[in-house]
Amino acid sequence: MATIIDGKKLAAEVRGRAAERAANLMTQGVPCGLAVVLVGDDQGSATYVRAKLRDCEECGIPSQDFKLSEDTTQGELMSLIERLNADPSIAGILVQMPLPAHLDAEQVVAAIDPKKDVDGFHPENLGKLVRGLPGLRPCTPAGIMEMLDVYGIDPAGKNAVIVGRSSIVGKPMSLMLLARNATISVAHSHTDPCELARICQSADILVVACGIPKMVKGPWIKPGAAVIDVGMDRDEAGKLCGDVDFASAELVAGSITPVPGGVGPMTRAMLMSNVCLAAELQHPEAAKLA
Ligand SMILES: Nc1nc(=O)c2c([nH]1)NC[C@@H]1CN(c3ccc(C(=O)N[C@@H](CCC(=O)O)C(=O)O)cc3)C=[N+]21
Repeated sequence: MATIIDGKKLAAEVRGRAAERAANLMTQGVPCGLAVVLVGDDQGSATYVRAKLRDCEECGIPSQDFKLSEDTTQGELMSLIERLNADPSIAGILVQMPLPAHLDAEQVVAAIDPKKDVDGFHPENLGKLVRGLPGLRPCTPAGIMEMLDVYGIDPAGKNAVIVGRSSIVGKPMSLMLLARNATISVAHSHTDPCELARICQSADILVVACGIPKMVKGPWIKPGAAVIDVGMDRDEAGKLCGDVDFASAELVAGSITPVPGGVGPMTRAMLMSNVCLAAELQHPEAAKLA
């Protein structure tokens, strides 16, 4: 039976470190505020945003919550971003995705000050990731790297397969595993479905972020592999589940993340770390003292 990678427990530890870091910064007069912007009234998004605001409270990170109506214009959203960029009390800006269809998310992300981009979605930060330079990294893949490290899973020389090529998970995940010397393969919606099982079976580290409930089954998994499930899906019964069929996968995998309690809590915890890093980037003199 696989070792269960306890994202909930690890996330609490990461939040603890972020709380200390934020306290240290604020002692030196460096503000660590997080602005969370939510446009529209999607219930799922509202739930995630509430969770993020709770995390801030636990870490002693001051948060400001901006709820904009569904019919917010691009101009209104862009002015809010500009105002938050200029506000010295705000260290980090998070615009909850997805945005309503009439808004241009690409333009919004590009407008965020790269030093305040706690999601790590800005082209400058993604460029730094490509170049292997330090910078703000997307929270989900950053949390996954942390889980691998804590559980002693070294990507160097291993075969890593990433299922999904989104800009927020699959692509940055591939680059982070590559930076740690894994051999990477990225499968996606155009991958020959007959080949998919075989590709997954080659993985020592398998990261699944495709949004299809329970797509990856036990027989797709190499015995002993580390299986990381990024899915946030609903099964036939409407119950929260991942992209991996946990029941059959845990019989084959060496280690595996559950849903809930795996990647999700770590994603939120890394956001807290990123707020501290953002504050430090804006106040390098304080970071040196820390
Ligand atoms: N700008 C932006 N940044 C994001 O990081 C971002 C986003 N937009 N839009 C949506 C996705 C999704 N996401 C999740 C984070 C944590 C959980 C999480 O904590 N899940 C819990 C369960 C939650 C539940 O019970 O519903 C768990 O896995 O244990 C889920 C989903 C962040 N996202």
